[in-house]
Amino acid sequence: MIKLILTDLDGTLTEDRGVYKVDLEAIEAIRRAQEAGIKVALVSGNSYPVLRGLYNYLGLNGGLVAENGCVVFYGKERLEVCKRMDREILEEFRQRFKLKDSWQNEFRCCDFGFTPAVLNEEMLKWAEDRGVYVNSSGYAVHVAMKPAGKGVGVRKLIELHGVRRDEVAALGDSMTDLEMFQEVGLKVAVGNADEKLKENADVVLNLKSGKGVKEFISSLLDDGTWN
Ligand SMILES: O=C(O)COP(=O)(O)O
Ligand SMILES: [Mg+2]
Repeated sequence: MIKLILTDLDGTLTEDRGVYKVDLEAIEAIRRAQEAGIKVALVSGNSYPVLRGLYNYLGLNGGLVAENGCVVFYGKERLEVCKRMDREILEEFRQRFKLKDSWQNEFRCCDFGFTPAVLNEEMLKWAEDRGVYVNSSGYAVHVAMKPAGKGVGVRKLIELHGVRRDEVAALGDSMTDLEMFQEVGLKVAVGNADEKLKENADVVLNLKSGKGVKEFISSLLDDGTWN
C-alpha cells in the first residue's frame, strides 16, 4: 500500500521538461491523493526557500527535500544532511568550467546549481579527482560535497515518516531522480523522462511530465493499481 509519494518538480510537475509552469492537473491529482490519506513530498534540486514556498502554497503535507538531496524539511524540522560546500572547491569549479551560477545559489548551503545544465567528461573527471558530487537534472548542473544527491535526503525523509520503502513511490524525469529511485519501492518515470531513467523504472507512464503525474495518481486511486 503506497503511503508516501515523492515527486520531483522540474520536468515532472511542470507542463513539460525544460519549462517552469506547473501543471495544474498534476496539483489537483496531488490534492486527491492527500485527501485519500497519501502524503506527498517534493524532492528537487531547487533551493530550500523556493521549495518551501511552493510546498506551503500548494498545500503539500509530506515534507520536502531541497538542494538535490542536501536539505530536508518535515513537520517543523529543517535538516542539512550533506556537508557544507567547500568554497575554494566551488570557486575552482566556477573558474574552471565558466558556467553561470543559478540565481538560487545565494540561498544554498551545500549543493550549488549552474547552467548550462550539460555534464562533460572533463567535469566528471574533475569531480572524481576531488571526491565531489556532480550531476545534471537537465535544468542545472549540481555540485556538492559527497555524500550528496537525492537519495541522501530521501533516506532521511522516509526515516522521519517511519514508513517502509515498499510503501513509497517516487516520480521523476531526469538522471538526478535515479538516486531517489534507489531508495523506494515503486519507481515511476514520466513518459518524456530520460531513457536511462526509464530503464531503471518499475513503471513508465504514457503521458509527459505533469499529465503523467495525474495518470499515475488516477491509476493509484481509481484502479487500485500498485496497491
Ligand atoms: O535542477 C534543479 O534545480 C531542478 O530540477 P528538479 O526539480 O528536476 O530536481
Ligand atoms: Mg526533474
